[in-house]
This record gives sequence, structure tokens and C-alpha cells, in this order.
Amino acid sequence: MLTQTKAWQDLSKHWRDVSGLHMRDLFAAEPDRFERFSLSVENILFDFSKNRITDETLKLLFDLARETGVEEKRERMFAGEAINFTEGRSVLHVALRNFSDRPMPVAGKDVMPQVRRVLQQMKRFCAQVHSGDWLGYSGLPVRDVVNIGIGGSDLGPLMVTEALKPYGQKGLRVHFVSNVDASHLTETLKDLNPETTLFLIASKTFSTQETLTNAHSARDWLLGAAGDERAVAKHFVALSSHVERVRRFGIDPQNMFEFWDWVGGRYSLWSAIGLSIALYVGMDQFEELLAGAHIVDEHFRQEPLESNIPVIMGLLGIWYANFFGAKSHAVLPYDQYLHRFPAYLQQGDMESNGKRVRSNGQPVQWSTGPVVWGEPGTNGQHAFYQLIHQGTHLVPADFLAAVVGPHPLGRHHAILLSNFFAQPEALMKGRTEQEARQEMQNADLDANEIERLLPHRQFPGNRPSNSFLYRKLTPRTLGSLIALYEHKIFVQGAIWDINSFDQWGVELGKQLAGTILQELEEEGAANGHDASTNGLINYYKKSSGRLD
Ligand SMILES: O=P(O)(O)OC[C@H]1O[C@H](O)[C@H](O)[C@@H](O)[C@@H]1O
Repeated sequence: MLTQTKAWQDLSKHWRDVSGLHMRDLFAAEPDRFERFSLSVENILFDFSKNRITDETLKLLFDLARETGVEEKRERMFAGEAINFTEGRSVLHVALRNFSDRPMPVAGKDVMPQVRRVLQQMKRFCAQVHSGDWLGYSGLPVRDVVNIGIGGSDLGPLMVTEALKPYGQKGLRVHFVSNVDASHLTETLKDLNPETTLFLIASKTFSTQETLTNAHSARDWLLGAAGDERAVAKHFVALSSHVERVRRFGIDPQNMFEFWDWVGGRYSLWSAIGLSIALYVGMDQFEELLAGAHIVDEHFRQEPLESNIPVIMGLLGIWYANFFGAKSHAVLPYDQYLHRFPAYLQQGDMESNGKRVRSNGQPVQWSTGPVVWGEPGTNGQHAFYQLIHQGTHLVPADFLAAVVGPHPLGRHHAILLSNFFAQPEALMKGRTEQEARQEMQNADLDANEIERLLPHRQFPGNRPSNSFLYRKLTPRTLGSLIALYEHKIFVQGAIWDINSFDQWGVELGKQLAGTILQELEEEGAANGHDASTNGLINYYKKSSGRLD
């Protein structure tokens, strides 16, 4: 039991000793704090010195990782064991970017040949589309690619294609339709030409209601223009693990790019689900993305815990969630191209570690995954940073930025970076009473006014953050960044003793929606639910003329 491990108990005691320390004082006493508490991998500098930690804290956190078997669990993942124990599946997204010659076994069989086969198939397909050899029903090449998928079949490729805009291939545009709200598909298709549009139907299960509904409507849109079923083969490909359902939808399995049940949806952008990425940036750059992730996989697998970045990211998160009671974690990219990164990590982290049951079936007695949220800096500064600086919640935050911006435009990048450096500093230092008073005296406020405003204008600081400073947002660096977070999530799930790889909680709402959809479409009033749900459904039915 986690809370009964020696390391946990030592950490609890240690927390009482250090939680009152201020990082200002730690920095004043330790001039080498930055050198001691920063690491790097693949052009990414990870500075974790602005955390409420001492050497002893880190030592105890590493003890916790050891005592809870993080290293053994990591080995079990890389060895292809069925660590997704509620679904009996391996968790082997690392195989999708395995550039070593190590085999990756699932149930005793190396999966690398099939991984390479699909990569080759993606490569051939990208070449055909890029060269203009892949033709639509009227003989025109592809101009627009529409990925229809949701959750892991949307967020990863959407985030990556946004992040890698500067690497977009000329002439090919990508679009993402996820929401079953007809507005999403309608708005996307309104400016597209069916003759030059290619749909990627991305769904691991190929049974997701939103995706299939959108895919059927997209098919009708195409057939409305083409008038001939044979057009489907030229305009629809499937990215899925379920060949039978793909066939039933009417997509030729020849046009299917396969992945496997050992790839979790939220870990799938490295698989065939990444086809929109490969089409957009080219297969070479897609492989660079994989290579960046592979570098971090090797780092995670081989580095001792003490210099292992994802391990440290995970442990720091545990320090705040379980000892300081932090409930959320902010991800703040000072990089506009990463504007979907927080949204992507919301699924990655919250669907993985939003769990309340241990591996032995007992409820956990400790906090698990935090609420993950964020927006690009500097926008967030003008919206919600106030709460992070001065509110009553402790919000550990990750700051991310590139040394080299993609657009040399005036002083923009220097200004952006000045904010990237200033905010973590301000969070750490706060503003003392003395400083606040001095500032108001300098502004010639009268003495009474100064005393009245003093409590409002000082703030305690001591708010922790990590800074990630990478050289440039290349496909390789992006791959590394994403993999760092994937493994962080793994480390935390391992310590919390939960299954980071299932998502049963998502099911209940889906089942209820199925029943309600039927009720919306049939005669009469709904009466099988609680009074609120009945009331809402019947209000809707009356208002839309479906009920007298
Ligand atoms: O790829 P699909 O099978 O269509 O699944 C899409 C998404 O739907 C589900 O509800 C899960 O919660 C997600 O983990 C998954 O990524």
C-alpha cells in the first residue's frame, strides 16, 4: 500500500520540515541550484530548480519510485507484458517508434515487422498523394485531407499538424472533424471540393458513434457530387485496428492502414493514426517525429532515476498532488504552434490517470491524476494567471518555449521569451510587503492609501514551476516533448498503482446517450429517468414540436 511505504512516510515527515521553506531562500542559499536541478535531452533543457524541493526531497522521491517498483513496471511495459490489466493488453506505443534493432514482443511475437510494414504502406501512400498520382473520381489530385476521428484519433494529429505548420507540404491542407455537432462537418466541407478531398476515417475501434456519423455524412456529401459508389475507394481510407468494421462501412481493406490493440487511443499518433501528419509534413518529417520520441524512450529506459527527466516530472507531480494537495497542473506553452498541446495532454493525462481503483481492485486512498489545463502564454497571462499568482489554489505549472522562433519578426521573439522567463520568476519570488510598500512609495501614494492597499499588492510567491527550453520546435523535438509527457504519466500511474491504460469511465455516458437517442426519435414523453433528465428531454421534445 502506497501510503504505508517507508518512502511515503518519510516524505510525509519531510514535507512538514520543508513545506514552510521559501524558494527565494533556497535560491539565495544555493547558487548552484540551477546546475543541480536541470537536465537535458535532445535539445530540450528541463529546469526544475523552481520547485519546493531540496536534495533530500528528491532522494526520498527516488526512494518512492524504487519502492513502488517504477523500474520493474517500466521494464514490463518495454517487454510487452499485458500491463493494461483490465483489458489484458500490452502497452507498446514505444514499438511504433523503435528505431533500435531490438525486437518488441507481444505475446511472444515480435511486432516490429508489422510496424515497419504499415510505415512502408504509409510512405507509399504519401508519395502517391504528394506526387499527384493518387487521383479522385474525376481525375484530379488531392488538395484537402479531412481527418474524421475523435479523442485519440483526433487530438494527437490535430495538435501535431498545428505544431508543425512551418513544415507543411505545399499545396496540401489538412482539416479535422471530431464533433458530432453537424456544424463541425458542415463548416469544414463548405469550402471544399469533393473532387479533390480525401477523407481519413480514423477510429481504432471503428465503432465510435461521432466518427461513424460524420463519416457517413461525408460519404453522402461525396456521393452527392460523384453519383457513383466507386468514388468511395478513391476518397476514403481507414485508420483502424478493426478490419471487419472497415469493410462493413464500405472501405476496401486495401485502403486501410492498420494498428493494433496494444496501441492505446491516446498514445496512437505514432501509428497509422498519424497518417494526416505524414501527409501534411511528409513521411521523412513524420519519421523525425518518431525518432525524437525514440530518443526519449531510450532515455526513459536507460537513465538512472536520478537523471531521468520523465521520472522527475512524474515525481514532482506526485510531490504536489499528494503532499501539498495540488488538484491541477497547468501546461503553458510560450509557443503559438503548441496551442493544442494542453488540450492534447488533457486526454493523455486525465484519461490515463483519472482513476480511483488500484490494481488489486481496492479504492485508492490518495489523490491520483490532476486536472490538466492551460493555454499558450502570453494569452494566459491576461486571463487566468492571476489565480496562479495570488489565488488560494496551488497550481504547479510547466512553461515551454523555443530558443529560436520560427519567424524573425522584429522583437516578437525576445518579448515572448522575456515573458517566459519572467512569469516563473514572479511565481517563485512573489512580492514581499517591503517591495510592495516601496513600489507604492515610489509612486507617491499617501501613507494611508499604502497601508490600505498593502495586503492586496503583496503576494507570497513560492509557486512551483518547470521550464522546458528547447532549441527549435522541429518534428524531432516535438516527438521528444510528447514522449516526455507520456512517460511522466506512466511513472505517476505506476506509483499510484492504477491502470493508466483503460478508460471505463467514458462508457456510462455513451450507453445512456444510446438509450436517450432512441427516446428522442420515438413518440411520446420520456419517463424512465430522474425528474431532471425527463424534464429536459421533454422540454426539448415540446420545443421542437416532437411532443404536444
Ligand atoms: O479511435 P476510436 O476507437 O474511435 O476511439 C476514440 C476515443 O473514444 C473513446 O471514447 C475513448 O475514451 C478514447 O480513448 C478514444 O481515443
